Amino acid sequence: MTELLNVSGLHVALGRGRRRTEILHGVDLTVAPGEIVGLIGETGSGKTTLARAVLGLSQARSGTVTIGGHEVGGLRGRALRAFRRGGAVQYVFQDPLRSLDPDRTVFDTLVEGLVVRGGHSRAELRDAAHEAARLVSLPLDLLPRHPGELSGGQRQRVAIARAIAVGPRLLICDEPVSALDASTRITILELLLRLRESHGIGVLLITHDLGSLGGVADRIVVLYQGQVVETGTTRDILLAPRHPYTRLLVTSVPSIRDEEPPDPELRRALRDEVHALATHHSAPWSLT
Ligand SMILES: Nc1ncnc2c1ncn2[C@@H]1O[C@H](COP(=O)(O)OP(=O)(O)OP(=O)(O)O)[C@@H](O)[C@H]1O
Repeated sequence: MTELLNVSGLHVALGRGRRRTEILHGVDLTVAPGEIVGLIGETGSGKTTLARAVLGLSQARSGTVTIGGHEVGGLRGRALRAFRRGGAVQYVFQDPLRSLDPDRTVFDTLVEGLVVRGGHSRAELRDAAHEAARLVSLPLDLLPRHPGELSGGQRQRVAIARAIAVGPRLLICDEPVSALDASTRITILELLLRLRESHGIGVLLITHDLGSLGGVADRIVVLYQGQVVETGTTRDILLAPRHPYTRLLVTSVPSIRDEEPPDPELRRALRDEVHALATHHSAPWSLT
């Protein structure tokens, strides 16, 4: 299948002067059209840095990022602005309260991408807002409200609908459900599944909660200290993890069927193994 997103050998360094540190060490990752890829990694592993590089916001030291075959890593100035205005990649944040303008109604939020592009009549904007709301099962009577008057789940629906309204090919969702309660989480994840079916959108689903990827992601990419240490189908990663870090993650996923809590001895042994591998960083220790 032709890749939608192709990240190849990506090295990214952040910080200035002597504090400049390499955060991503040769990351490879692909997302095909209509595919949901989970990107999992602990805090500070480089997930957001990777997402920013895909959006053209972090410059690569080396390596490439292509979307639909077009290189985005080297875009600057006007070309970068045109790429971002084009809307091929949209970003959905963990906390929609911070990403949604509190003074903007839901209606205005849903059509803001179209307004920026210009050339749409009032009737076209109304139809687009209704279509976007319908797509995410948002009642139309919420359109005149402001984000502060919505529930967390409704706000996340607005954020996703706003992203979809500009016709993206790739949606990057950064911890989209971690601030939500369990049942709302499920409805938002089901929404992503529906959107990839109906629109063929590729989704990069960033999380540090492996449990939320089961039943949603087609594949999982495991990031540890800026390196991809394992990639596989969701089933393989959950049922037969190979890398010690992935095995540690899997033993941390609570299951309602578990009668016994995770074995502390096993977790300690895996943690020791991960630390031993990490301290020999130059050794080829990834299992991709
Ligand atoms: N502007 C910056 N300058 C220097 N270092 C940075 C900068 N931004 C992030 N970092 C460092 O890069 C590393 C990766 O950060 P990043 O935000 O990508 O991690 P993450 O996996 O998204 O973490 P989290 O799950 O907590 O959001 C961290 O060690 C962080 O301190």
